[in-house]
Amino acid sequence: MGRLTEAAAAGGGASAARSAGPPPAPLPLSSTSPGCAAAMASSEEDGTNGGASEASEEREAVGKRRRLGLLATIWLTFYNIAMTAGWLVLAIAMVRFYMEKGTHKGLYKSIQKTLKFFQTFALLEIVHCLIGIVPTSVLVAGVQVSSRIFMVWLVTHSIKPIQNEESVVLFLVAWTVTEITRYSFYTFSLLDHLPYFIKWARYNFFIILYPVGVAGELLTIYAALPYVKKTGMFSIRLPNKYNVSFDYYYFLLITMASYIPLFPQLYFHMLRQRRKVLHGEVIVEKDD
Ligand SMILES: CCCCCCCCCCCCC/C=C/C(=O)SCCNC(=O)CCNC(=O)[C@H](O)C(C)(C)COP(=O)(O)OP(=O)(O)OC[C@H]1O[C@@H](n2cnc3c(N)ncnc32)[C@H](O)[C@@H]1OP(=O)(O)O
Repeated sequence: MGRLTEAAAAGGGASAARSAGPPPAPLPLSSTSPGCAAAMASSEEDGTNGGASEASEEREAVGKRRRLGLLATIWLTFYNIAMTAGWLVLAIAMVRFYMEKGTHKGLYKSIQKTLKFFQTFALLEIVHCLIGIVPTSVLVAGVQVSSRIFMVWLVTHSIKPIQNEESVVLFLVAWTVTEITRYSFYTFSLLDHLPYFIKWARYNFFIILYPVGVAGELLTIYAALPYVKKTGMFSIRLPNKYNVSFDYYYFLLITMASYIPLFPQLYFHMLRQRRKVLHGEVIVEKDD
């Protein structure tokens, strides 16, 4: 598989390497931080100190590890609860809208503020990977989050005539169900009380919801093409003083084409995660 898989494998390897080190502090996320790993490595490699100072340094390192672990755990618990609540609010708003109006027309407009807020907040997921408090591959999280941000801000928000397309409902429903499941999975995992049905839902719903969401996104971009071509929005035409040109219409076409190599990689990544988590399979990634 291509670069995404390699990166995911690298993430898994890093995580495995971390867990192969000395026993982690008894906090769910303490072993996932590179900061922790660095602290462990330095206290092991530095053989110049005497017994007493070595012991106190070791205690200090354990304390630091625990503090970092505790802070990360508190932050992630707060983040996941907030995100679960946000997507639940969105789900309730969508159901209520449909029950009251009996149509999807106007749905996007009525929920857009909440959607924009919580989907933009999800940029923190990339930060979580970068600072090492979660072991997800930066590349996998980056593609996932940036494609959502792109859909929210540069497509649906910016191109008003497409907001009432059925395809918008398609990806909104797929995203909402996925995120309620995913964030509640993380929350309960952190609290060490993960009900099996949430774990099952996290690693089964995506089989249908991922293609549904992607279909909704692609159909929405497709619906936007005539408007973008007609208005020339976000495009820069020559001649101009910087001698630069950019055509948003072609950018959208290229983005649609990029789903062809990228989406299967995300999907197969999730299928591998599913085998690992639900069936306990040890996945050995090939170096190619
Ligand atoms: C500029 C334009 C760019 C355009 C690009 C276009 C190309 C795009 C192509 C692809 C488009 C995709 C669009 C997406 C559409 C949809 O979402 S449709 C709806 C269906 N979607 C899904 O089902 C999404 C599935 N994806 C995911 O679940 C994840 O987002 C993931 C990023 C793919 C990562 O999954 P996975 O590798 O399983 O890792 P994690 O779940 O993150 O878990 C790894 C470990 O990390 C822990 N962890 C992660 N986050 C947290 C957290 N917030 N809090 C606590 N813990 C966390 C997690 O518990 C795991 O821990 P361990 O069990 O200890 O390993």
